[in-house]
Amino acid sequence: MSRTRPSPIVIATRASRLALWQAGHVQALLQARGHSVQLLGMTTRGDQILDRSLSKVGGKGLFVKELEAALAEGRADIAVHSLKDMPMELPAGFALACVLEREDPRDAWVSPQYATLEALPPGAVVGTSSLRRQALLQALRPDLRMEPLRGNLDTRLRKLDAGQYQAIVLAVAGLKRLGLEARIRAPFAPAALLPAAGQGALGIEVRSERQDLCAALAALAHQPSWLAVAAERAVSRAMGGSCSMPLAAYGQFHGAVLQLDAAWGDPQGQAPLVRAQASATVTTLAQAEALGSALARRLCADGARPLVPVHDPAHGLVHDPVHDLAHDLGHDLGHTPADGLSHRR
Ligand SMILES: NCc1[nH]cc(CCC(=O)O)c1CC(=O)O
Repeated sequence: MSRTRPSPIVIATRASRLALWQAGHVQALLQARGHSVQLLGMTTRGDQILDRSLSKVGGKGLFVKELEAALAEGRADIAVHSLKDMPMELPAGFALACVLEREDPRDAWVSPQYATLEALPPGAVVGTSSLRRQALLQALRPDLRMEPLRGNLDTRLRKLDAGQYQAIVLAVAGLKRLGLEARIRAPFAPAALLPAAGQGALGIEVRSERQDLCAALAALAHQPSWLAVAAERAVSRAMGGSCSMPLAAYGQFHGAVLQLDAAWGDPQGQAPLVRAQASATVTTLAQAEALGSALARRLCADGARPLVPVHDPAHGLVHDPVHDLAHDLGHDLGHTPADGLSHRR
C-alpha cells in the first residue's frame, strides 16, 4: 500500500445483487492496482418502482440520480453503472470516466420448457418490459404475447419459475455475473435479437472535476469496448432514445473497422421495424460518435422517427441532438408521428 495512506475510493452502488457484483468487480480491479476501495450501497427510485414499465415512470435516470447525489455531496467518489441503464446525456458536472471490457453483449433465451423461440407454441406468453425486446421478438414471432416483467434478475427468474410466462429474455451478461449462466437455454444471435446500446458494458461515472481519479480509472478502460459503446450510444442519443422507444444498437470491431447495426421500432407499433448498418475505421471517440450519428440519419431516412425533445427534470434539457438531426432531415418535430419522415419517402 501507498506510504501516504490516501483515503479510500468510495464506490456508490445500487443494492441489487447485480449492481453489487459490478461494484465489487470494479473494487477488485482497483484493489489489484493498489488502491483501497469501499462500497456505499443505496436503493434508488428505479429499484423501488417495480409495478410500472420503466418507459412510463421516467426512464433510465431513475437508477442513477441517487448515485449522482452521493457523488455531488462527496459521500462517494465514483459510481459503477450498467451502461445500458445510463442516460445518453449526463447532467452538467458529471463525466463518464471510462468503459470497462465488455461482457457478452447478447440477449439470452430463458425458458424451463422450450429450448428456443421457434419451439414456443403459438400464442405463448413471453415476459419482458423492454420495448426493444418486445419489438424484435414480435418481428420474429408475431403470434406471441408480450407481458411486462420487471424487478431484479432473481425476481424475474422467480416469476418465470412461478409459471407466469413460458419464456423470458435477459441479458447474458447479467446472468453470467450472478452465476446464473445455467439458466441460459441459448444466446440470441445479434442479427436476430440486436442488443441494446451498451448492453454488457460497465461504465464508471465521476464528477468532472475529479482529475485526481483520472489515472486510477484510465487503467481500467478497455478502448475497443469504449469505442463500440460510444458509437451505439450516439445512435441512441441522436434518436432521443431512453427506454421509451424500441431501439437497438450494436457495434463490433473487425480489425480497425467498426461495424455498427441498429434497429428502430415504432413506439405505437404501427410502422414496420427499420434496420440499418454502417461501418467505418474507428480509432477515436469522435469517430465512433460520428458513425453512430450517421447511422441514426440512415435509420431516419428509412422511416425511423426520433423522439421530440423532452425536458427531464433530473437531467435538464436532453435530446438536443434530436432537434438538430430532425432539422437536418427537414423533419418537423411539432407534427404528429403520422406526419413524420416516413411520409416523405
Ligand atoms: N435493465 C436491467 C439491466 N441492466 C443491465 C443488465 C444486464 C447487464 C448488462 O447489460 O451489462 C440488466 C438485466 C437485463 O437486461 O437482463
